[in-house]
Amino acid sequence: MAKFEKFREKYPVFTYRSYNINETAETVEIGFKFRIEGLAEFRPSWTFGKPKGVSVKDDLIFERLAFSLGMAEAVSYWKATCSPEFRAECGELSDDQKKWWKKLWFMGLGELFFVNGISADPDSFVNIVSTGSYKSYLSDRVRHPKGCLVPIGGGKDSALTLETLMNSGMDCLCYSINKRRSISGTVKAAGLPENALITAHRHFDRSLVELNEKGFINGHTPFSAIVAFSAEITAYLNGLKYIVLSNEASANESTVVGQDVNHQYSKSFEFERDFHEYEEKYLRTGQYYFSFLRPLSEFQIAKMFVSHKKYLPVFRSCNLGSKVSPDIWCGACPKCLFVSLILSPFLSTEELREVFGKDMLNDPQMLEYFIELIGQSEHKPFECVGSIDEVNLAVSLAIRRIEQEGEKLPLLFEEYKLRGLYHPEDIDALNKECCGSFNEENLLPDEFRKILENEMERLL
Ligand SMILES: CC(=O)N[C@H]1[C@@H](OP(=O)(O)OP(=O)(O)OC[C@H]2O[C@@H](n3ccc(=O)[nH]c3=O)[C@H](O)[C@@H]2O)O[C@H](CO)[C@@H](O)[C@@H]1O[C@H](C)C(=O)N[C@@H](C)C(=O)N[C@@H](CCC(=O)O)C(=O)O
Ligand SMILES: Nc1ncnc2c1ncn2[C@@H]1O[C@H](COP(=O)(O)OP(=O)(O)OP(=O)(O)O)[C@@H](O)[C@H]1O
Repeated sequence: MAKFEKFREKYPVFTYRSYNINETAETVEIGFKFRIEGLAEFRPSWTFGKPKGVSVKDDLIFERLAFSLGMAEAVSYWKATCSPEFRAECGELSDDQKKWWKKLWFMGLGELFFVNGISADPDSFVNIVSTGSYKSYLSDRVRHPKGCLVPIGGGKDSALTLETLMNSGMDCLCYSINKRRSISGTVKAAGLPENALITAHRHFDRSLVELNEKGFINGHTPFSAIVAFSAEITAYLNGLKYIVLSNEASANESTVVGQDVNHQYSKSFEFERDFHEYEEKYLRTGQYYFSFLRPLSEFQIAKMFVSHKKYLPVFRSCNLGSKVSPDIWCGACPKCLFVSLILSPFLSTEELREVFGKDMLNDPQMLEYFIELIGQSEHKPFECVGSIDEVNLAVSLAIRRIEQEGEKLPLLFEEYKLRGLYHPEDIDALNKECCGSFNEENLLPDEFRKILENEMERLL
């Protein structure tokens, strides 16, 4: 019997037992208890800083936020056995909410199901049952939050958002889950003081890693949903209205050609719209979650980003490299290669080498990822990379520039030409189309849209 069926039969129930809120003068800690009945108990927690004088005692909105963050966390532990019943004992969920969570988990675990060869059914993969009291019922308290919270990932996208909003005079505070050098470096490079970065500490229960080692089900989880719910809490504690993400239109593209399996599902517009609706209907914070860069592609972002040279030494987009301290470009993963390719029309070979510490475009080990990134394979790498079309455009522009400068093409670009993929006659039209595109599937409020349009006109 396959793992999925075997574990579901042996461990039929997962329980979200409780969330506990503990306050000190400066912090709010939320502790969760999850249990796979008959197998393991997990106790992850979060610590949020809070401004002086703020209290969440008897605050029903905060209760809902805490419970919801627990729902977003729980899926990481649930996935170990994919138990057919998920029992929420500490909060009430309407049918509509259950549907919402099922959709996030099903879509957000699309890669996990695909990679593990699991054919899960969207209706029956889990049955969410809530047996909790109405601790998290809705209140009609009206709030008037102000200002922006900009979650920073350490990479180019959030750096561009922060820089653009700051330059247009927006009041911004930054948000980070755990500390990372590239994140504090980005905030500093933007000219903000240290206390403009609010860091929440996420304490993941490592006993899950022991289960992974024993062969329980593991794989990608929708991390950006954790960013969304935890940023919602940070904005709430600090009285901020806008939660300004930096997810781009390219994140909407499926990772597997012809199938709805997207590594970046919780960075997609579909999730953004769903989350925004959940915020309005069920969190009722008066806050507004949206992505500032949603109208843009990674190509446009890269072109705009390079005009802010001060971020080049500090930014890091590499997920693997983010696990070492201080964070690095690992220089060997698909995301490092993708960033190198998308920047290649705009930075010289020397500048690229300075950013990444190596010349990935001449590395034969990168050939397989390159072939995936240019769409000559069944699927793109399971990583946060841009669309196939924009990678092809970036490569073609870089080849043209290098050839015009009379330099030798790097190995990967030679391969591109050998495969007959280089069509110089199409480049200008494709470039114009890409630079001028503005994806209308977005939730930008008018004042943010104007800022973005002005900046596009200036830099693209
Ligand atoms: C895996 C993950 O999400 N990691 C984020 C986590 O890092 P942490 O150090 O706590 O755990 P890891 O050592 O990475 O994982 C060890 C095992 O634990 C399980 N696990 C961990 C986290 C989690 O949320 N769920 C899990 O099940 C799993 O079994 C692992 O094998 O927190 C950090 C913040 O403090 C994040 O920065 C870590 O994110 C990684 C950089 C990362 O690679 N994240 C990928 C999910 C990723 O692709 N990120 C995308 C976002 C795409 C999305 O939203 O789906 C991106 O960077 O754009
Ligand atoms: N550790 C984190 N803390 C807070 N927000 C985060 C964190 N990691 C990611 N984010 C948010 O999620 C968004 C998507 O992450 P992602 O890594 O794609 O973007 P990035 O780091 O800004 O740029 P890049 O695509 O170059 O890596 C970020 O722009 C940021 O808003």
